[in-house]
Amino acid sequence: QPRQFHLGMFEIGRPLGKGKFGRVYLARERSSGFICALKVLYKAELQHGSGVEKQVRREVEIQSNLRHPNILKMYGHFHDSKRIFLILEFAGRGELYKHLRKENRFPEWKAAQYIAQMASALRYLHRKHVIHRDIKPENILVGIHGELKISDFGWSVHAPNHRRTTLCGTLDYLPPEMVRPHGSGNDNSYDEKVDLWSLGVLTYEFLVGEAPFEDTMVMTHRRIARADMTIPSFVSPEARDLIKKLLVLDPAKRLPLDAVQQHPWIIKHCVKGERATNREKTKGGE
Ligand SMILES: CC[C@@H](NC(=O)c1cc2[nH]nc(NC(=O)c3ccc(N4CCN(C)CC4)cc3)c2s1)c1ccccc1
Repeated sequence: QPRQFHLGMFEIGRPLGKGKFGRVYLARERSSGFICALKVLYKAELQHGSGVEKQVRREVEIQSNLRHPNILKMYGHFHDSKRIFLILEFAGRGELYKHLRKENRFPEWKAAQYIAQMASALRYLHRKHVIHRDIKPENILVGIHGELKISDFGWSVHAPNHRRTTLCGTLDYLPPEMVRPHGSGNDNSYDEKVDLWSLGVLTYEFLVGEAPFEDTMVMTHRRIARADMTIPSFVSPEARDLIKKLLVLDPAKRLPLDAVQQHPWIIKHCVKGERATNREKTKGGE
């Protein structure tokens, strides 16, 4: 059923945001009135051979076949002489990192619900042997009902993987096995467990308002390689326990996703209907 799309089918609305390679616009498909987000990438900017156009191809191939409430849908794609267009789900409340910056940090009940949604999305991805590799607030959007949507699969790959393209952008979310230099006693290949580390970094950043290894470039490398972080005393013992079980140097020893979803901190804030949890939220005044 993959239909042929072309630019004339869409009315283009306001710009929604921009990434490193292109911009995204609100758009409406004329015949159906369907609202979506149209991501426009300029071929000239995806300079040949830099591996970026390979990333876009991978993003399309991977994201088009995913169906999960916490993963941004890609409905189709097309291109003209100068541009590539990705037809994406519209996430009505925008970019999560802007909410995080505005609120400084999230209350524990909200952070726990977000992490539960991320764990559910990652379990779905890992069952399909897809590693996202770039889980961070900047790549997460918020749907109209407040649900999280993982977006930007430019860095996702099929597991297991040996990284070739050089990393750029923040190191904060990278696990030790990806920041260690080539050939230092490891073949620097890695698997889905890199996303468990990033989930731990995300949990920390939701609760503390900054990443656990945030520092100068050199110090961030060193602190990641040693899992050297301090968790502030205002973080609850249950949340602290989960963070420490995810930010583990040895990938094999990181808490698996099903155990994350069963963790006391997640259960406490995510089991529906119990008066206790709701009272706790209102008591917290959030
Ligand atoms: C994550 C970056 C990535 N973005 C996407 O793919 C994106 C895909 C996609 N779908 N829906 C979006 N929604 C928004 O961007 C948005 C922003 C602000 C909104 N407002 C709601 C009301 N509020 C009061 C003010 C804010 C609502 C929706 C985005 S971004 C990207 C990567 C490369 C090039 C362009 C974009």
